[in-house]
Amino acid sequence: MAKIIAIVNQKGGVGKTTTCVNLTAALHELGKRVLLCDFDPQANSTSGMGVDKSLSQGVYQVMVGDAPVREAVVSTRYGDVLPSNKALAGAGIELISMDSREFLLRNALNQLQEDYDFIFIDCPPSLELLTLNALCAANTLLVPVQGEYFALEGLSDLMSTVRIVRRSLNPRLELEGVLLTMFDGRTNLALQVAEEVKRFFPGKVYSTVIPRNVRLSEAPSHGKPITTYDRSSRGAESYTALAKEFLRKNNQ
Ligand SMILES: Nc1ncnc2c1ncn2[C@@H]1O[C@H](COP(=O)(O)OP(=O)(O)OP(=O)(O)O)[C@@H](O)[C@H]1O
Repeated sequence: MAKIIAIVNQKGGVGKTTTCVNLTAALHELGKRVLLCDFDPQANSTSGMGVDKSLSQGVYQVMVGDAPVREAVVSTRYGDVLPSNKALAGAGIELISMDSREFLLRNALNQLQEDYDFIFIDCPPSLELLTLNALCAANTLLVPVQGEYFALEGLSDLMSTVRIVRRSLNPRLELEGVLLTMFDGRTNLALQVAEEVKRFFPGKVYSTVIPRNVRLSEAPSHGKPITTYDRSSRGAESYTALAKEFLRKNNQ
């Protein structure tokens, strides 16, 4: 049975997509069966895995019943991808009138449970219906937090949304871990933020931190994860270390 992990933080630009692509690829390299479900209408995870974001069958078409889920999944050298495409951009509004609108993603991914060890969902930067679908589909949440001012801003809102979802829609939802991203350990500010985040999420912050690394920001335009684009970079080393820590925490 796959464990489904939503990579979530409603704040934009904190490293959700970067983490989703590079953790998927690093776990795939370590021999795990991994699916990346791109649930962000920007479709940056899709292109970051080298998949065309204008494909006509993607997660949106699967959710509304226009495509069988296994037909929409694309296999790549870095792991499998359930792509996003621009149709997902209107989904937040269109899905409102549908029955079981919070469970459309869960119903789609449940069909793939036996095919993978881990399924990662790249969430959009909001707490609206798409993210709600991700929170209902997931077993756990991985929260990337950028090591900068206001890092904790919005995290109380995220955690209160999680409490509401647990009460009414997905009682088994747990916190997988919190990841410090774009971290510059030479600055007092970054160290201060790390302490604050650890106080806010005791025992849940990964000891691996992701440094700010220019190679990580270049890799997506080549459609490659960092371990392929530049395997000797600090970015590649840190995501491989994260994959190993993630597996240890999952007793694998
Ligand atoms: N560790 C890093 N070092 C350098 N650049 C990074 C790093 N992590 C992410 N970036 C860059 O920062 C930008 C935002 O990252 P990313 O797209 O992963 O964030 P996001 O949380 O998914 O954004 P959104 O909320 O818009 O979906 C991108 O240009 C990305 O390449």
